Amino acid sequence: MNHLEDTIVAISTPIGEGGIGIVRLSGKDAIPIADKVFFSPKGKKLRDAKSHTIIYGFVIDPIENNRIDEVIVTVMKAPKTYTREDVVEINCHGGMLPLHATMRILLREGARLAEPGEFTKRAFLNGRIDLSQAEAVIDIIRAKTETAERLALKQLEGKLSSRITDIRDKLVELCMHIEAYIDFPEEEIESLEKQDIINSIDMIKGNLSNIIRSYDEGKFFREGVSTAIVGKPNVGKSSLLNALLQKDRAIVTEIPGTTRDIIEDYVNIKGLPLRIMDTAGIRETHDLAEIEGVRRSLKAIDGADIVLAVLDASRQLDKADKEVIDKVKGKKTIIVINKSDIESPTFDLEPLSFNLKPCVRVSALKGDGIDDLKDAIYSMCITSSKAADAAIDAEDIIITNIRHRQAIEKALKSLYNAEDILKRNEPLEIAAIFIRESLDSLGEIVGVVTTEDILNKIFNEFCIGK
Ligand SMILES: Nc1nc2c(c(=O)[nH]1)N(C=O)[C@@H](CNc1ccc(C(=O)N[C@@H](CCC(=O)O)C(=O)O)cc1)CN2
Ligand SMILES: Nc1nc2c(ncn2[C@@H]2O[C@H](COP(=O)(O)OP(=O)(O)OP(=O)(O)O)[C@@H](O)[C@H]2O)c(=O)[nH]1
Ligand SMILES: [Mg+2]
Repeated sequence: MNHLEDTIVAISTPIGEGGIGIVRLSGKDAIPIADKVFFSPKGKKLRDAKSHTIIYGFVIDPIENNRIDEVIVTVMKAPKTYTREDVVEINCHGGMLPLHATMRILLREGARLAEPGEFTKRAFLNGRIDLSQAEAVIDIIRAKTETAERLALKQLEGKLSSRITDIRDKLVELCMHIEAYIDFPEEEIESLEKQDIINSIDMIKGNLSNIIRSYDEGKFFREGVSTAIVGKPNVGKSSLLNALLQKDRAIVTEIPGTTRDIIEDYVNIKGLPLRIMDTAGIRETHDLAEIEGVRRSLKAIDGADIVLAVLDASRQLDKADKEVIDKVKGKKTIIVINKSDIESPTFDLEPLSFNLKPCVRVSALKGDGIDDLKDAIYSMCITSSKAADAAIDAEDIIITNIRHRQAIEKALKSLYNAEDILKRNEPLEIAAIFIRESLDSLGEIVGVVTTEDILNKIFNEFCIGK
């Protein structure tokens, strides 16, 4: 499995109808295999083509001896290619038939079906990009907002890699410094010099802590902010979803208990991708489908990053509202007071005042207050003064991936240990071991230290053909 000697093939464009579809090959036999299925009316052969040129012709089935599709073929010779191997891209007409037929014949002629992410995995294994850059490729594909895409592109360009590499270089230097004293035991490390080392470690710790802190917000751009709209039946949750999406996504009726399943969609709030979920109204009920709906609503609250708890301003609060507010106690919550267009003059939040949370008045029906709500959501997620866009321009490092955060946390812990040893005048050898440990943890981010397990986890998330 997964041999670098294999020549791999996949359809790299989405399933379905499209203007053009691409079948991509990579590996040492990519060109000879493609040549077996390629026919040029001018008698050209792919193996004679100059690298990075395009040739017109037909895909043929060499056994049946018939034409499959009219194509143009890009030939890219190693090492200056996406995978650093020979790459051939066959640009077919974008229908499932020509693409599948082309692939089937290539498989028959000796190519192997690529695993998810295997082209990018090869780019990593062959040293064109490091692991954090490979991860950025899938982040670009999945990005839901422009800001998310810019963050991922920055990572693909190697901004995170070079920061991590800089820090690792400094640690190597420190380590060598310390180890010099181990190798020459007659030399005593001077306390002044020791203090220098401790100061350097402190500085690196500060750097790492800053990067870790950026994750709290960075993750929202990569993963989206999971947002649950909850409340008792008929307060206007589905209407609010539709107002935020500006489309008629969920069914709205005047009958309480309309929504049963969770309805999910994305909305872009100032570059922040919100994964927003409309849920069934929470109440006691004997209707089996509704009971299941309520169960899902409660589960959605659990899994959400933030909750929009909706109240109906046209009626007085009741026990059902209080129960809902009770259910969202430990969560980041915005109280949305809906139906502001028909707000009852006696509507009073007082019964909930013990549970102070930010409140926004809206009319989902008229669209009033929706922008205020968006602002409130944004500032609940992004608490730093610096917006992500500004941070990107300022060349700050923002991490978006939990794997990176965990690796940096491990590195930080090792540095605390190293510092501790130095401060307590314990053996320098041990301090050096801890610093080496932090080097390894940081190495996991860029992939200089890695395991088959880590790689599988990362690349299995990719799409086929990437
Ligand atoms: N048709 C097509 N479009 C595509 C891709 C592809 O593979 N094929 N890409 C796939 O994701 C993206 C572009 N990314 C790429 C990244 C590196 C190289 C590459 O050949 N790099 C070489 C040569 C660079 C150069 O000529 O300066 C290298 O780095 O050595 C190609 C595509 C998006 N569009
Ligand atoms: N006047 C007014 N009516 C609204 C507003 N928002 C919703 N409604 C009405 O309230 C009723 C219920 O709206 P829905 O959006 O279906 O309420 P829901 O909370 O999703 O209800 P369930 O799915 O049953 O839990 C509908 O008749 C809506 O037209 C509003 O801002 N103003
Ligand atoms: Mg509803």
